[in-house]
Amino acid sequence: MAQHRFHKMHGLGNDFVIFDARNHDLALTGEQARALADRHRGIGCDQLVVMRPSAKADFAMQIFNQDGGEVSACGNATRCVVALAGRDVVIETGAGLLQGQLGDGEVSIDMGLPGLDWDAIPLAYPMDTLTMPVGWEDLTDPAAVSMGNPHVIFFVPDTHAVPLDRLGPLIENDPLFPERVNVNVAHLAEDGLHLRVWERGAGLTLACGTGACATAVAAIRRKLVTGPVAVHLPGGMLTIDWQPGGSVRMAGPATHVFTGEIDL
Ligand SMILES: N[C@@H](CCC[C@H](N)C(=O)O)C(=O)O
Repeated sequence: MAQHRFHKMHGLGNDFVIFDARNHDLALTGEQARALADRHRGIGCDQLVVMRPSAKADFAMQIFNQDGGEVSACGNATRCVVALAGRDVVIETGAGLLQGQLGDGEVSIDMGLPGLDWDAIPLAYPMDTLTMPVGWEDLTDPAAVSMGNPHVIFFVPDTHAVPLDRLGPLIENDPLFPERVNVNVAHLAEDGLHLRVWERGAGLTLACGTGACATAVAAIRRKLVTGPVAVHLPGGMLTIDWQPGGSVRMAGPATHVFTGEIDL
């Protein structure tokens, strides 16, 4: 056992335990990540992140969901690791190399190209990802977008009227999504898009950066909005920009809460 420093951070209330292992070894299993993320028996967080050395970028980022599953992308945590690095950086992720820039009170990230083909999401069988001929109770005709992780997006009259705590897990685990899915419900208002997210492996969160990117891409593809667009989540607001054919840009805050130490 050795003592390891960690940072508790959040992006709009989507919270993380972040280990900076750029200069030392830290082996972490999914089971350990699940125990550390547990809000009753561990430190508590939506995602656990390890910053590691990289041969291709300034550093690499390993991401675990609260359930201990390893995933490729987390938009809010990406802003947090850029803030921790304290300068503009390139980050190696399971979703490719992402560029992060420190701005005035916020961090912006080039999140790369969205995946729009059915097998990029992935879905279990071919279909149009812009208007999918499927539904779960009142949630129908969604769009699907990959931001390196799978998202399904439902445009609804009022996000607050959707029982996402009940329908979220049902849709997350539907066989249509062989790698499970993050479930987004959004409505359009005068000040932009309003979004609630049921995250794969973490449940309802106060914000999801990749969810905001995927939802903005789906809304722009459907010509509901043009970029840049404000995306309002329960924890606050992100600005997302995308022009068809290009990469997605996300800008928003990254907040440091405290630094601690734990035996691992
Ligand atoms: N909170 C994240 C997304 C984290 C991963 C997601 N739950 C998945 O399983 O793909 C974000 O800010 O993007």
